[in-house]
Amino acid sequence: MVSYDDESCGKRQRLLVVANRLPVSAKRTGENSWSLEMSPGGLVSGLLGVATEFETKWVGWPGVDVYDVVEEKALSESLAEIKCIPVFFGEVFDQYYNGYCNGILWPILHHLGLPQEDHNDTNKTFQTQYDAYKKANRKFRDVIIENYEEGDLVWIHDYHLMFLPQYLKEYNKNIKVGWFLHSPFPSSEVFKTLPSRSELLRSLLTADLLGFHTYDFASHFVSTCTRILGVEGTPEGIVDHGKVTRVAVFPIGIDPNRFIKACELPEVRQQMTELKERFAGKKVILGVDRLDMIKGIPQKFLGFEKFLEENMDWRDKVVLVQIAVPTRNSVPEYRKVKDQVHGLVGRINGRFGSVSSLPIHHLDCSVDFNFLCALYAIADVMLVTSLRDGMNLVSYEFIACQEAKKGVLVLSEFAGAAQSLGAGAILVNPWDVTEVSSAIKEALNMPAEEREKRHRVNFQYVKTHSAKKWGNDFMSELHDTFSESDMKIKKIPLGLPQQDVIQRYSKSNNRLIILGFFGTLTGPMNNHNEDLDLKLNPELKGALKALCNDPKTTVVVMSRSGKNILEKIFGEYNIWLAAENGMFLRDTSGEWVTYIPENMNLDWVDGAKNVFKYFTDRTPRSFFEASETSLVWNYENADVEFGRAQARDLLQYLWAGPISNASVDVVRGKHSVEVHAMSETKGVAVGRILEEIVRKNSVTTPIDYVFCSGYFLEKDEDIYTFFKSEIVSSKVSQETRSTFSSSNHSLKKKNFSSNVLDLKKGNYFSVAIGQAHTKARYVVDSSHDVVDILQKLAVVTTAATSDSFSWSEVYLTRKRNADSKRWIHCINRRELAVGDTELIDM
Ligand SMILES: O=P(O)(O)OC[C@H]1O[C@H](O[C@H]2O[C@H](CO)[C@@H](O)[C@H](O)[C@H]2O)[C@H](O)[C@@H](O)[C@@H]1O
Ligand SMILES: O=c1ccn([C@@H]2O[C@H](COP(=O)(O)OP(=O)(O)O)[C@@H](O)[C@H]2O)c(=O)[nH]1
Repeated sequence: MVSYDDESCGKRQRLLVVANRLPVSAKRTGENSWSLEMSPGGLVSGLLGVATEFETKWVGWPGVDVYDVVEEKALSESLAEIKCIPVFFGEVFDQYYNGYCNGILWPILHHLGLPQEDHNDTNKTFQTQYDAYKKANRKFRDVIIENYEEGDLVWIHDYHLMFLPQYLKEYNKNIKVGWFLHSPFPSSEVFKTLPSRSELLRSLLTADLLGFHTYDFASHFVSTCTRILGVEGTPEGIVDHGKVTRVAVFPIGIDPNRFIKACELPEVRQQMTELKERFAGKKVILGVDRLDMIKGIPQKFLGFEKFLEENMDWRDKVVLVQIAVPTRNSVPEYRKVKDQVHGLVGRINGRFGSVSSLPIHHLDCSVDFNFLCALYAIADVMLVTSLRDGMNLVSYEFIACQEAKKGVLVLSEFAGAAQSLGAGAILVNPWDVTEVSSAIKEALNMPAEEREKRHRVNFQYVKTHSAKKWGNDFMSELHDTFSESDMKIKKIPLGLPQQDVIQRYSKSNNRLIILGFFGTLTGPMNNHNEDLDLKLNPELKGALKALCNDPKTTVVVMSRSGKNILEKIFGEYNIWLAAENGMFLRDTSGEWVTYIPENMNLDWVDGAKNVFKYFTDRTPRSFFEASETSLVWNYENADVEFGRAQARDLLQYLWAGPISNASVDVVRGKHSVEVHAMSETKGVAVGRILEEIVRKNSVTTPIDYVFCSGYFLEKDEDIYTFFKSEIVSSKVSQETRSTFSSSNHSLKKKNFSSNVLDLKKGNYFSVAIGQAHTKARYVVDSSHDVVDILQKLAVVTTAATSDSFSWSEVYLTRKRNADSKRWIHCINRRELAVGDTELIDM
């Protein structure tokens, strides 16, 4: 985790959290006096759990309209005490919040389509509401600017503030802006209907980081941008004219301890006792939702009605308690849904109730926190039937309160929470009344042992994926994104300076060559008739052998592939092999050493393997590799469009099943999906490997030359910066060096003193293959270029180590590359001497 402390002055990183709603809402208690209460809704609950690592201020609407300057001042002062800064909207509020936000954007985001435009009411046209929306976003901008200090991070929340990133960047392009969407993002087909679609998307793309709850929502967003704006969607995010907007997934959580502790309070225990007495002899099904059409309350009641119809024996043994928290009452659609819900409650209670008992207890109100916890704790079943929901924190809160009871969560598959809690819940399609009814029955009859098992899985998830983690993950990514984009602006990677690479190689005494395997040494695999077995590029064999046999050169192949594959291919070479990103290391003697952490959980592997096999069978020319701790599905040779679609489905299957609660890294490569037990990155592993090399080779002269190249995934690109910092760090004093970078990787690095690594002459070449954006210093177009340079290095090595070297061997392997042929031809003629490379015509 990144530390945000500025050590030099002891200050914490300042953070402005900007959301439509402040965590508290003001209630007028008298003239110029206010009481402040916690605002309802999951966004506020989530944000309350965000870490205290930051010096945080909140910017948002205080929940009341204030039209008088004196009143505004009084309220602002009360809010300032709790670090809240109000935004007052005046007359714009109705058209902004009820109109554009909740009448237009909310239904679109939840796949409900646009409402009918009312041209007779000029206040209700899309245009007037859109203008109000922009005006409200400008009001936010003004308040932020007033309170902004250089270096502040600005974290914007939700669909209310989609123009804010653009407005802030227009004011000052250096403001660090992240934006997170709490609701779902719809498919492009739905978003396309929005008249202002392009402007909204363009504004979002000015942010540095965009976050979503689930992979689905993020990928909908990317494909919407691709289709509507014609920008490029990459695994990193969206690329538009060279600017990268990072898009990533951050599933929100709750503060589980707040709920766990509340359930132990005497007053909550008392409320629990009273509730149990009140519902003695009955099972309690609980629903807690804002009274919003997306929450599927009517569908819930219809499912429950069907259950009562079909299960007579349960009629007087079960009760559904529904807390329907009032919300957005000024939006007509919300009033309609309220009427609909009331109609259904009347009908069902009329049909199945008696003088002494009613099947549905429906409350049109919010409840206080303690009572809510008591309800969660005594419920036997939690019923969530959202038609679409960003996350649904109510499901998390229920699980946190169920340590004693271990009740069952019945959860809509259309809630974001289904991705995270799907393993322990009974998932339902809320539109299928019969399925909801059956799920209720299954939940009520579920044996204790199974309830316990399901609860355990979900409880573990809720405990570990807290709101605090969510906040930290987002902030950490924002921080990194910004430093990366800083780097990108400052330095666009250059083409490889071959001559320099060779000259420096020839002049150094202890060289390290680190190479990726797939896509680096295998060569491009574009030929559809090619054998799919991974093979070493035949053009490399001679060169690699020469390099590996040079006592002044150590060659390491670092791959996500497993031991068996690497061994099969490189068994005959005098080479170091780091399989599964360094979890297995084989030195030149051929012995493997394992670095798998003892507590690594690999329970997910078998289930995931089945999913990989299923998709491999159904995607011609795709294949998958399984190793001890990881699985890689590759569709480079399949039809790319089909492969991509299959990859999306495969990920859904994985998230919904085998890996839903597992500690894994999921990496979506250009043509691959990889699942790895949470492990080190290549950048971290390389430190350890370096130590081993130094130990094993009893290094006496420092490594004075590093060449590192690969077709690496973004997260593994820290391997490039590992050595890069060594160059920088050799320029700074030892003391400064220990605080040089805050990342874990560099902390490991500081152990390497200059008698192990000595790259100060710039003898470090990090070379990415075919990546537009990379942390490497240099970029080459394809693995052919890597082959080419390795062959040239091999020539130098061979010339230096052998008197009777046959140039024709190397020459034969380089038939395809005209430049190289010319170069080798030239060597033949001139009888190259070591150190002579600068004279060669490249
Ligand atoms: O502020 P309101 O208009 O009263 O609405 C309350 C909040 O509703 C939405 O909440 C979403 O955020 C939750 C946390 O991420 C998520 O679990 C849930 O699925 C979403 O519906 C809305 O996005 C917030 O802005 C509102 O504050
Ligand atoms: O009377 C109530 C009942 C519930 N909640 C809270 O409202 C939030 C609902 O969040 P969720 O993510 O489930 O949905 P949202 O309402 O944000 O769409 C949860 O944190 C609940 O604890 C509340 O504030 N008052």
